[in-house]
Amino acid sequence: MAQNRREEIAGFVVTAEQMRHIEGRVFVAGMPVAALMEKVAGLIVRRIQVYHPNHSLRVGIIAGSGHNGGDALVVARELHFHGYDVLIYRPFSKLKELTSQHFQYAKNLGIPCFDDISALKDCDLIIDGLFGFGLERIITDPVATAINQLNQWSKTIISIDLPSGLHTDTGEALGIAIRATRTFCLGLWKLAFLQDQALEYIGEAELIDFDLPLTDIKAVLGDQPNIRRITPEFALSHLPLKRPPVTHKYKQGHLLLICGSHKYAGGAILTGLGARASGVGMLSMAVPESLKDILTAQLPEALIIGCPEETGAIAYLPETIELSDYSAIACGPGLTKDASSVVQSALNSTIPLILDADGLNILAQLGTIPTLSQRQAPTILTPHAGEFKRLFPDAPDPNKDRVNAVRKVSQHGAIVLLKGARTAIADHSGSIWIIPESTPALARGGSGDVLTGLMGGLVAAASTRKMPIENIVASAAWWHATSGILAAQERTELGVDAFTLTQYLISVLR
Ligand SMILES: NC(=O)C1=CN([C@@H]2O[C@H](COP(=O)(O)OP(=O)(O)OC[C@H]3O[C@@H](n4cnc5c(N)ncnc54)[C@H](O)[C@@H]3O)[C@@H](O)[C@H]2O)[C@H](O)CC1
Ligand SMILES: [K+]
Repeated sequence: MAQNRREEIAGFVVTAEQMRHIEGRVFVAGMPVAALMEKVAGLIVRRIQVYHPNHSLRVGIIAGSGHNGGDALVVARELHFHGYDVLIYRPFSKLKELTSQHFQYAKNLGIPCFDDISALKDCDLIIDGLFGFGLERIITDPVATAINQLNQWSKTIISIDLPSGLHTDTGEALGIAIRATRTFCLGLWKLAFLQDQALEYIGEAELIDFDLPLTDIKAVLGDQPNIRRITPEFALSHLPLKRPPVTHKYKQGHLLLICGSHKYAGGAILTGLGARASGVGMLSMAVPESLKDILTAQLPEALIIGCPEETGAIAYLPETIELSDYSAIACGPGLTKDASSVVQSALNSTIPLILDADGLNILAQLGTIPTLSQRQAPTILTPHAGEFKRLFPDAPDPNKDRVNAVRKVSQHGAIVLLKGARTAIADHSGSIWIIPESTPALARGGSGDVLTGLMGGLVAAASTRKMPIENIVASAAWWHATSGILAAQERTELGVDAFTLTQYLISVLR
């Protein structure tokens, strides 16, 4: 039970409102709020003692007016009983009833309480129980100044549920927010943890499960929640790891890559190497004629098709290429903007198409939405924020609320993978997948080419296995990010050039 509950729980993502509804069901079912607070705070204390076992530490507790503050005050009491040297900073005079009772008891136990944060200046560790998912508006003075002061001290800070000041859903700092060293997210992952702009405040994030019943969670989120964090189990279950005993190269799909130009020969090679790692049965690559030899040398197993070229870019696809012969096409890396006719051909195909890089820029020039409406088969777009804005100028800013941005544009029929520190994927039904772990090491030229090849190979291989294509896209993105993380662990974040990344794709599966 424990393992698969943990996996299932880790896959959910909730808004503040959904969390309130889920917890509301628990209270209506009879669980006293005070009991839940006691249980949660007890779990928090256990984790604090794992990271900070030295009981002579001086711990500063910041207690807000709501139940986040209540959690923090119970933590204060328990750490005090365990012998830690505890101080409390309480900025608000008006407290919720339960929070107020915990404050009274802490005070009567003789724990020093202050209404000025400077009293915590010499603490070794700060516990942030100022705001949780109840934060509704911009933080104003005097609390804003106190938070600014706290951030200046650059102390070790553990935030309860969320770093105080972050909007639970968008991850935006409402005026100002605490920069936590570590954040214990309570019960279920909040949406903020998947928003790029929140990452600098969250620090190391971990989920504290306090046994919310799955029935209550699913009653509010539905059986197929529409935002999911990709867990390793989900991703691996969609990768073609087990080869059926009787298979042949065409059964494992045939991918056509359309990529490369005089200027970007390397992009074609990296895309090919990504496709190789996917295990796709057959790989064909349409590149400018003058790149044929270099590609053949790098990828002897691939069928390299030399195309007529103009100004170093592919001019058009030769008649010999019949697009319906392939199980998927991935088009874009290194094409340059001069290859619009070949992108147009790819868009006119009736098989799954992945567009990346210049393929996306050319789609934007052709007119994204009308062009997508003509597509006869699944289309996957893999933009970074800049390409996203060119493709969908009227969509919400992808750097502000990426989940909302990617959901909005998925109504145009394509599966959209928005790259970033936390890659977000939306399918045309508005379901969202988030890759929760990644590494800055991947923010380098060429790493996107590898993803395109890898994803193309997986989509081609899956087309013979009737799997939802958006699950394949999410698994490919997870595989790519996880390989980057492994490579960064072994070679530091500076050591993950795109070629190296291709060498880690297989080792991650091992
Ligand atoms: N649902 C539960 O009972 C449990 C919640 N847990 C913890 O409690 C918080 C959520 O508690 P809640 O009281 O709803 O909200 P907060 O503690 O985040 O309190 C915010 C508090 O402050 C007021 N407020 C909102 N914005 C501002 C602002 N900009 N300036 C000043 N004051 C503001 C608002 O009125 C609220 O009263 C959750 O995160 C958990 O930590 C328990 O863990 C389980 C039970
Ligand atoms: K907090």
